Amino acid sequence: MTNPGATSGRGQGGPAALLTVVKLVGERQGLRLWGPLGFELMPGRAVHVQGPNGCGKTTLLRTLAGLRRPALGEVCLPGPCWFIGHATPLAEDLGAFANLRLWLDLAGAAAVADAELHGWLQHWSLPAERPVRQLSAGQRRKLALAPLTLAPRSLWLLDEPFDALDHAGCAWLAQAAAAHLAGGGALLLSSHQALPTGFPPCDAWWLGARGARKAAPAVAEAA
Ligand SMILES: Nc1ncnc2c1ncn2[C@@H]1O[C@H](COP(=O)(O)OP(=O)(O)OP(=O)(O)O)[C@@H](O)[C@H]1O
Repeated sequence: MTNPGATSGRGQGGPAALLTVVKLVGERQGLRLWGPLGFELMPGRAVHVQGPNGCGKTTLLRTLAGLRRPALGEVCLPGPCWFIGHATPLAEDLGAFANLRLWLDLAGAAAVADAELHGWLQHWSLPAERPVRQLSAGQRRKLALAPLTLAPRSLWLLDEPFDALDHAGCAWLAQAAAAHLAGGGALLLSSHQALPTGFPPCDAWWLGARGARKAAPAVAEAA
């Protein structure tokens, strides 16, 4: 990584890419949103995808996570990733603990002890049993982000992860991201907001109809 325009052609022997994208094109209803994109995301690297409403950031992240078929091109994920969308589906009548337990079990992380889940909920003062439909937007966001550190995976795909998150939550995510990258992980996130203080440096990409390029200030794009 991180040339958003082309793959590197990296040879054997170096660290393996955690995400490889080849000639990827995203469309909605026959109209091109972005692409063709080609890049490799290497361990320790982070990308911040930016662009105006509707340019296709969510579509890109969902495509990278394998939740949406690309119009053209290929995505290669050598291992499982965490995709945390901005509209995280929760079992609304279940409590936070039951949601987390279910989520981790389905994701193959049944070995994570109940005590760790309770520890997480207590850390954020989240009620374990109350139906999650009664939680605030920020509480739901903290719940959605829990698997990142409870059951680590080497690639994080985060769609607007700072939405509704308070200062303490943003600081936690910054610290968790720094540790993740230092440990050889990688991440790609979308956000309209500036990254919070302490968040590790990211390559900034601007997503648009001609593909992706290093981000210019939003005002320059709009002009
Ligand atoms: N299920 C859908 N069916 C048809 N079109 C869709 C669907 N979901 C999104 N779109 C369209 O695809 C385009 C890209 O949407 P997407 O959600 O990927 O954009 P975004 O960059 O994430 O936007 P935002 O910044 O508002 O979150 C938009 O024009 C949107 O209207």
